[in-house]
Parts: sequence; structure tokens; C-alpha cells
Amino acid sequence: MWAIEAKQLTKSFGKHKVVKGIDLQVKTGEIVGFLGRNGAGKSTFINMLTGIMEPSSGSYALLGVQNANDAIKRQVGVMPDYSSLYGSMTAMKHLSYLAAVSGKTVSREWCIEVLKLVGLEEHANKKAAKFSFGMKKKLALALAIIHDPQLIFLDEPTSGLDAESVIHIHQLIQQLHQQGKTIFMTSHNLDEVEKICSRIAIMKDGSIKRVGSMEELRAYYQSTITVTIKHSSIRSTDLSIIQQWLQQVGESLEMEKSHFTIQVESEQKIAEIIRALGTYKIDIYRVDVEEPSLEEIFLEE
Ligand SMILES: Nc1ncnc2c1ncn2[C@@H]1O[C@H](COP(=O)(O)OP(=O)(O)OP(=O)(O)O)[C@@H](O)[C@H]1O
Repeated sequence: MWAIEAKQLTKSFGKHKVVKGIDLQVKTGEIVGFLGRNGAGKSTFINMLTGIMEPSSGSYALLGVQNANDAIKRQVGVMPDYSSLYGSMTAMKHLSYLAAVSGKTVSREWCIEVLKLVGLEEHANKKAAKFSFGMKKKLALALAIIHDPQLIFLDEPTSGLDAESVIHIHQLIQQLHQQGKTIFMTSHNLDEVEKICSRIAIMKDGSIKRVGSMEELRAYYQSTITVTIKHSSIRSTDLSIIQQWLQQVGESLEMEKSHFTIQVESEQKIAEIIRALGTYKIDIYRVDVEEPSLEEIFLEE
């Protein structure tokens, strides 16, 4: 069963098509990182899935149920915008109120447990108005999990948090993952996504451009492998021949005094270059292969 299945999901505001027919499937138990530049359409897409916005066309299913009804939404947790918290309500009150809205009665002990999970246990009876930005974020995260949902949507769960809190929240997300929950999270922190997400979806201009595990994304971008080979002196006659040959084998060739760099399509090409240099009796001291980082993949999209 898919935890999330979107079929040709589309949203327009007037003539502006913001989400352009997205097809996406998320497996149960996955942590999927949802990336995209500001304005790409991520929030609009999530707002449709979580029932905040009506799609213009297309359909979706959550946990196998089409156009999720109220009953299924009890199994879905959404991290609210921290600015929508009630200033006059304490953290505890927020939790019991939101659980009730989701159709669940929760014990005081469970609320304390959830506050502990997000690192807010010492502030249980403090009003949200007195919370710092980071504390509000943590409370928003607690609200997403208070009713023990199976599918959790998180919107930049760690942005603006201090380093210690970020580690803490990452551990919490891993813990939820180990319990079999499905997590769909937006983030602008590429290191975070690479570290904790099992798959990554990259959105651009209202469409999903690429989806896959880090290994799958890297495999797709193998053409950007950079090979750096340090070599000893090459006779100038050989140098121009080698240079010409390299230009045919790869791209972006840069010849320096003691090394050159080139971008090649495959590992096979690297082996080919090393063999060819051998025939010119060039001593190779070092070969560096740089795989594309998520940042490079993201920027290419
Ligand atoms: N209610 C609305 N009415 C009109 N246009 C909207 C509305 N909501 C969003 N948009 C437009 O839709 C586009 C996508 O916005 P969206 O908030 O989905 O992007 P995002 O990828 O979540 O961006 P960010 O990373 O900044 O949160 C933007 O051009 C935005 O101006």
C-alpha cells in the first residue's frame, strides 16, 4: 500500500498553474525529503494532500484511501505553521486540544511524553506567546505527532533550531521511522535531507523533476563525475595529442601544470583514460573521483 499516491494533482490560482499534474508515490515507512526552491509549489502540493486546499484537478490517496476523509485524517499528522499557534494557550493545552480535534483523547502522561520527545518538557505549562521561535517550532512538531499518526507531514522541521536541537529532532524523526511511520518533509537543508531521508523528490516550477534515493540520483548524474589525475612531465608533442584525445572522451577539460581535470560519463571512461595515459608512459600519482553532491544535483535541476 502507498502511504501517499498523487495522480496528476494540479492546482491553479486564476491563470497561474502552480502545481502541474504531479504523479508521486510514497511507500509506507519511507522518509521522503521534498526539495525545491522558494515558490516551486511544495506547500501548495502538501496543502492539497492534507486537505487544506482543494485540487483544481487530479486525485490523491493517503494510506490507500482516495481523497482522504476525516477518518483517515486521524492517521495523518501535519506540522502547523508555528505562527498559527495560540499565544494564550500553554503547550499542554495545545496538545490536548489538537488531539481532541483529531478525534483522540490523550492522557496527560502521553502529552508529557510527546513534549519530552521534542525537548519541551520543562515548558509544558508555559503559554506559547512566551515561546522563542525554536520552541514554537518544536511545539508545532509535537502537534503533528500527538495523536500518534501513521503518516506525518513536516514543513522544515529543523529550520531556525540550534545545533543541539537539530540533532535531537533528527533522532526523533529516525525514531518515528523505526516505528514504521511514513514521513514526508520539506527542507532547505540539503545535508539534513541526505542524512535522514530514504528518498528525495525535487520539485521545480510546479513539477517533480527527479525522485529517488541518493544512490539513484547520483547514478543519474554520473556524467558529472570529475576525475583529477596528477601526472609527471609530459613531452609537449604528446601533450597536444593527449589533450585532443581527452576532449573527445569527456567534457570541461582543464589542463594545469601538474594535473588535469575532466568530466566523464562513466567509470568505464575513467579506466579508458588511465589506460591511454599508460601508453604514453605517463606516471599517474593520483586519481580523484568526485561524485555529485545533493547540492550539485539540486542546482542542476
Ligand atoms: N493562495 C494563493 N493564491 C495565489 N497564489 C498562491 C497562493 N498560494 C501560493 N501561491 C503561489 O504559488 C507559488 C508556489 O507557492 P508555494 O508556497 O507552494 O511554494 P513553496 O515551494 O512552498 O515555497 P517556499 O519554499 O518558499 O515555502 C508561488 O508563486 C506563490 O506565490
